[in-house]
Amino acid sequence: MTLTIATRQSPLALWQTEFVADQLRALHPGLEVRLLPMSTRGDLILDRSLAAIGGKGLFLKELEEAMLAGQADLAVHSMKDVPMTLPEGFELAAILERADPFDAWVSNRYPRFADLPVGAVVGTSSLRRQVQLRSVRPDLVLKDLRGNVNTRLRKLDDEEYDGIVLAVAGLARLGFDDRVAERLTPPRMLPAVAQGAIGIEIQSARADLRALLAPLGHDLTTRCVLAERAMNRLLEGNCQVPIAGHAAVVGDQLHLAGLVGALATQTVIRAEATGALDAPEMLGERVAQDLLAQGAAALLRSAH
Ligand SMILES: NCc1[nH]cc(CCC(=O)O)c1CC(=O)O
Repeated sequence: MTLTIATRQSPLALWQTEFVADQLRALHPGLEVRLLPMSTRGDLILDRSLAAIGGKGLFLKELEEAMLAGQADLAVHSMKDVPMTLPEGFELAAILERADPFDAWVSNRYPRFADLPVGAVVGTSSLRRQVQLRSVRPDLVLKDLRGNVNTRLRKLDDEEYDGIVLAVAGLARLGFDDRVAERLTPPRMLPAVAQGAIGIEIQSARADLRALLAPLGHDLTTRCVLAERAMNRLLEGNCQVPIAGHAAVVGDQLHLAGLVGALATQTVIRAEATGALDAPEMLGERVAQDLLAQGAAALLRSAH
């Protein structure tokens, strides 16, 4: 049997897909696994914000079309880039054990974020990162920075940034651990929902693949990611606003911290809660309700 995995073509996406392919080969000797690298609209349009071009789904669409056309059996994604609701007929078959979920401070000039001088220039196009950077350091000058991880590191080296912010997981996977000057952990920086987790998407009709992929899934990561995504789903009335969230297992419970921000008004709303491991989505919805009660809805509307 041959399995074809659709993937984006960025070095990070290819690394993650090879990682999944290797595990499948080890798990199922005799299984032939090959990659189908593709460009997505999300990769091609680099001059506009994701919100402006239609959201995270644009990183998945071409891969889903390949599955529908029978050219691929599964698709591997950074869970962070997966929309909160998948198109009809698709589902997540497995979420792998999460790597480091936090962001990294990367700089050739200032090894410590706290040592940045007034008015320092920091590169990131992520509204989530921008709003949190501004919240701790209103003086910083935020400069646009798009492209894949390798491109962003090259821009840091070539252009006038005092530093940039990237996910630790992406850097580590590509062998750039040494570029992590400092980990930016909460409450200073809450990561994107599902950051650091890799997910496998299939067509719901391919029940034959579920059992084959199930051993790659990681139970506690899945619970954390479900909690984070349930929070985001309830908050996201169709719009792209700065939302951050991180769930972790504490003792025999699940703890979730969430945040919604608005760049224009420099507002940040936070909430956290602890709940049963067995009801991650309820916990996510509880934190979302708390954020909404604190005014997140009005804040999300004002972001349009
Ligand atoms: N938006 C791009 C993206 N999607 C996933 C990661 C990092 C890897 C991960 O979170 O698993 C990155 C790069 C970054 O934000 O630095």
